[in-house]
Amino acid sequence: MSNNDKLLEIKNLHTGFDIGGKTYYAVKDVSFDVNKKEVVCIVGESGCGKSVMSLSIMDLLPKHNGKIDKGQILFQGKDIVPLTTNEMNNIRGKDISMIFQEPMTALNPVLTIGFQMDEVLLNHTRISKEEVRKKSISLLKQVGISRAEQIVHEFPHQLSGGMRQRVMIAMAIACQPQLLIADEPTTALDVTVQAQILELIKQIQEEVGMAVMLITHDLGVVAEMADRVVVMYAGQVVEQSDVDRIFYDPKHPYTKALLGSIPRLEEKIEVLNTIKGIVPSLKNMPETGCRFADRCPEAMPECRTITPELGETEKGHAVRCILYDTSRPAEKAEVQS
Ligand SMILES: Nc1ncnc2c1ncn2[C@@H]1O[C@H](COP(=O)(O)OP(=O)(O)OP(=O)(O)O)[C@@H](O)[C@H]1O
Repeated sequence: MSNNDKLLEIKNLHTGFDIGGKTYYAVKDVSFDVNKKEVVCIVGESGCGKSVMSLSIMDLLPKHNGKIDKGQILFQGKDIVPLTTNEMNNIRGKDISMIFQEPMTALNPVLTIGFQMDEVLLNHTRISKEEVRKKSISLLKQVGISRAEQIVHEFPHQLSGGMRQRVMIAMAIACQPQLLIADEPTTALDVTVQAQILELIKQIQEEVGMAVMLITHDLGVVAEMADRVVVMYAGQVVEQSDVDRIFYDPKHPYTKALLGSIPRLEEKIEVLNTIKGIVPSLKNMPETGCRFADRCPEAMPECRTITPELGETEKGHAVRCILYDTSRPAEKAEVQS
C-alpha cells in the first residue's frame, strides 16, 4: 500500500472530557488508517469510544467539555486537528460526510427535505438555485426515492425511518465526499430496512468510489460490508486487520469474545453467550495494565501490571495483548501457541 492510497491517517489520537476539573480519555492513543475507496468497520461494545473517535474527526465534539488533547488526524496528508471552525466547515459535508443512527435528530423538523438538501449544495458548490433543485431531486432518486419530486416538498416527520436515512445518505453524498463516516446508520431501523440501507451504502460506495468508515456493534454487518476491521475496547484499538483474518484468525481475547457472542443458525443455543462484565466507565478505567483484563478469560497476573502496546503479529494484522507482544521475552511467546 503506497502513501498515495491513504485517505485518513489517525495517529496517536487522545480525546478527553473534562469532568470535575480532571481530563478522562474516551479515546486513548488510537491509530489506524482508512485507504481510498475501502470500507473500514469500527466495532466494539457500547461505550468503547467509537462515536467519540468519529466526532473527533468531524470536529463535532461537545465544545463545553470535549477536546483532542494529543495526536493527529491526517486527511489527504494534511493534519485537520489544528484547523479553524471555518476551515473545518469547508471540509465537513464536502470532503468528509457523516450519517448518524437517528436521522430525525440530524434533519431539521421544520424545514422541507428539498430546502435541507439544497442547502448542502448551495454551501459547497457554485451552481444556480434551479440547478441545485434538479441536483437534489436526482440525488434523492440515486438513493432509491422514486417520488423525489414530491418528497422535496415534504417535512422529515412525513417520511418513514428508512426513507429519512435515505435522505441523509443523499445529503451526505451530495458533494461527492472522499470519506463517508456512518455511525450505526441502521440501528434505529427495522431489520428488512437495515439490509436495504446497508446495500445502498455499499452500492453508492462503489459507484462514487468513496471510502466508508462504518461504526457498528453488529458483526453480521461487518462480515457483509468490511474490507478491514478495527476493534475498539475502552477507548483503544485492540486489534485491526483485514476482515477475513478477524473472522478466521482472531487474536485478541476481546475480538474472540465478540465473535463468540454471535448466535449461529446451525447451533441449538440454550443460553446466548455474552461477554461477562461491562466496559469500564471513563472514571473507572485502569491506569496500568490491560483495560480488558478484568473480563478476559485468558488474563494472567502480568496483564494487570504491563500495559500492552498495539503491535503487528504479521503484516496488516495488529494486536494489543501481551500474549502476542513479540518484543517480550521468549517464555511469553510460548503462550501464543
Ligand atoms: N460529552 C461527554 N462527556 C463525558 N463523557 C462522555 C461524553 N460523551 C461520551 N462520553 C463517554 O465516552 C465513552 C465513549 O463513548 P462513545 O459514545 O464514544 O462510545 P461508543 O463506543 O460510540 O458507544 P455507542 O455504541 O453506545 O455509541 C463513554 O464512557 C461515554 O460515557
